[in-house]
Amino acid sequence: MKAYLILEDGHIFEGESFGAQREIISEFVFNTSMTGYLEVLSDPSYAGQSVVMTYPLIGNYGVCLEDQESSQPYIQGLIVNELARVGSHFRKNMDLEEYCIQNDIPGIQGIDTRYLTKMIRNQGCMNGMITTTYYENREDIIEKIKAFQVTGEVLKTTCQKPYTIGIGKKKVALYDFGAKKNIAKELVKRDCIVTVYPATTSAADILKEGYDGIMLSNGPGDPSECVDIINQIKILMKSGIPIFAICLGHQLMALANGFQTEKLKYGHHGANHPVKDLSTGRVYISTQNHNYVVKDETIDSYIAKPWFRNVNDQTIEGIEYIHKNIKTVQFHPEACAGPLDTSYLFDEFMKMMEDKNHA
Ligand SMILES: NC(=O)CC[C@H](N)C(=O)O
Repeated sequence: MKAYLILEDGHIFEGESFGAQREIISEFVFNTSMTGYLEVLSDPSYAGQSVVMTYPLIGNYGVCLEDQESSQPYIQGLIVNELARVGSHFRKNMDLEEYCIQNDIPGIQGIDTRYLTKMIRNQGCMNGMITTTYYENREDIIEKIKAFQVTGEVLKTTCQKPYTIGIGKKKVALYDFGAKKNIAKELVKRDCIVTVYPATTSAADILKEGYDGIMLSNGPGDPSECVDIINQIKILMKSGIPIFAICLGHQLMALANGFQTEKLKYGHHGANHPVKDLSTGRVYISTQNHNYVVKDETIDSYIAKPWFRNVNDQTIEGIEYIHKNIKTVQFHPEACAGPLDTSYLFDEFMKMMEDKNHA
């Protein structure tokens, strides 16, 4: 069946529908990972967004459900150049198309993803629609597409009640704003008992449990709309308990300290972003998925200092808080999918918990 991708600037692409035949409006971003499409589909930070995969053949190793980053995908739609109808892998549970049907994700293939990506790069991330209906008159549709906003997604993707996983020597609270599963897994691997808390939990409820450390997770949407969570983080950061934060968590910690965030033109979404540790000069390749970034000039040098920078565009990729046991990164040390270069940061968090006077 034919499907259409309509962008807010009026561009229309014709392709072939796969997965769910549902009409969606969302923000469109491109992802440059060559593999890891399941991890992209199941990363809750993509809630409200559709993803254009720049690698031209997607689905060739099928889907292994164990590798999902959340129990259900929140992504809006998937755009590929060519879908591999039959995937091949010894761990495969199903093909990508079946996964999209089961999870109600509309897909479109046969799109010139290179052209579309160049448009997003030039014009910035755009809203669009995926539909199987051909609309002759698109003026009203385009107004609807333009009006779409990614909002309120954290409360849809966070867990409903607290739960605990792992056994071990350190007790960690993971504040879940739409957390990828591999964050908790990395902690459990390092002998942590991890209690995952909904984003609506108060700081007091977390602090009364006497944790060795607190993790702030990734998550969808504009960080500046998470006003209630930012207020709770202001309390958590005064407790002296070591805190490590990833992506949305990193942005929320910055906002809790009075710094500002802004939207990038087309964000960083991929598994090949170089980041530089400013204290050693060493560059690591990282997995990234973010549209927003902490505004460099708003970081108060009495409170914090830049820790990592993106080598491509020099944007802030990590912040160290002075005389505090707080470190935050914009990229994903838990990888999934992507390189494990920065998984050592979880070891650093373990060290922070072992030596609480480390700061
Ligand atoms: N992966 C994330 O946590 C993304 C953070 C935020 N939603 C952004 O787009 O920048």
